[in-house]
Amino acid sequence: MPAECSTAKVYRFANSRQATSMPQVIDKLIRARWIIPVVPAQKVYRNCALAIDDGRIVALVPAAEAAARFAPREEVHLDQHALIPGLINTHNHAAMTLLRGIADDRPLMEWLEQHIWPTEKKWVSPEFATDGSRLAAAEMLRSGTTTFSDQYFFPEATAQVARESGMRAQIAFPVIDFPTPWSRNGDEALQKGLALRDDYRAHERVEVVFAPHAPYTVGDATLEKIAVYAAEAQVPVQMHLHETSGEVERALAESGERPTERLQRLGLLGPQTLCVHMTEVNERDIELLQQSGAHVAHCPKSNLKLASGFCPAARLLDAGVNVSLGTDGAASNNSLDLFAEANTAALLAKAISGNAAALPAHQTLAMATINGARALGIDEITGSLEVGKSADLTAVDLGGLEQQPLHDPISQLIYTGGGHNVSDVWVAGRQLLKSRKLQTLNEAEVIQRAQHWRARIAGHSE
Ligand SMILES: CSC[C@H]1O[C@@H](n2cnc3c(O)ncnc32)[C@H](O)[C@@H]1O
Ligand SMILES: [Zn+2]
Repeated sequence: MPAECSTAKVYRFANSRQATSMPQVIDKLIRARWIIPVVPAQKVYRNCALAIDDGRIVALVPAAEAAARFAPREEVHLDQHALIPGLINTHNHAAMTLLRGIADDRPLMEWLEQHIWPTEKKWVSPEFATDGSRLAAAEMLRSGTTTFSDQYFFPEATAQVARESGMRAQIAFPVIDFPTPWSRNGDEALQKGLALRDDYRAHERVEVVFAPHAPYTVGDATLEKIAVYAAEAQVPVQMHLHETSGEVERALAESGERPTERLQRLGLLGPQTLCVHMTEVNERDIELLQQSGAHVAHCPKSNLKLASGFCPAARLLDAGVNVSLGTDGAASNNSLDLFAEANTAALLAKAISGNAAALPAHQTLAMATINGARALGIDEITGSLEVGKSADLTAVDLGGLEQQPLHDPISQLIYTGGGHNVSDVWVAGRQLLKSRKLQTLNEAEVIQRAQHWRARIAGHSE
């Protein structure tokens, strides 16, 4: 049940001023009907306010106390809203929004080899990556995502979009041993990606990391190089792994080794590793994930649509593995709404375990927020509403008919769908969505560019 926000329960700076002294001037004070910090788990505060200064959370206190303690430059009242940490999409191919609906209803390898890769070969360019990433950023912001991890060609274009949109991003540059629209081979991908990492070394919101694409597109020699670089500089690595049973069977037939064992042998399985998908796991895989501290990005909608299999998310969490959520690209999902992903994850967990208690709403919300931050190595910065963290926030309007009556706001967010009800979003205290209007991206232009690409692509295939 929601708790009144009492001074005993809230966080505060140790040396913050007391209510009796002069009010502290701060940038922003956001009052919300419900504040759900995610850490501590399951807490829901009523009639509280979040104080923000210089992009960071400085206090979470009862609204009455906030009025006495702070002199905000801006005050926001969210009278029928839940304020939660901004959602974290830990696996995306942002620019693939432009390929949404181009090849539905096909299994993974047929989808990739016969449709997606030939289309990418023909059309993917820096311009395509920019326009597709802008569409993705707009869609993510309007459904409450503040941070995304991306793996796609021309990562410099997606990094630039993250920069201009104000979103937080992990740009995982793609490494593939064969020629792609971006690189001739693995070595060239590494060289270009490391140069991009250098360009963003000092950036506050954008980090560039490694993304060897999958076990079937990257050989041991390239993976060994990545393992060395990643260990040396403590850089995160993400890879599609165990996406289908066919991938695991093929690896076993070719080498006698499961892909997880192969990563372990090559020194690539560790707390910096994000394994994307993991639909096919045995006890040994779970043990390797748990012992190494590797993370899993669960992408249930893409897995369901491509009939790839089911990641046993609840089982992995019970075993102590950190599991986050990802949408995968819009060509296999076909949406970037992380609330929809959370809803699917919660329902799927119950279906595959035969246990209605598997992945309760609060745990699913944690997967979409703090677990995502852990998976990307940024949990000191974001993922929960704790003092000192960046003010990465999502406000969801729960006043609509479909949310009534409201007994439990966390239940409502996960089970009745939150994405369409996201009203406002902030990253590092900067407002990027205001009453559903994008503040940093031009919505009409984003739509016009998407339509331009549809016409170009269709003109060549119709
Ligand atoms: C190396 S850039 C990304 C590369 O991955 C392709 N892709 C998109 N979705 C998936 C998926 O679910 N499994 C494997 N590969 C995928 C994308 O089309 C690009 O070619
Ligand atoms: Zn993917």
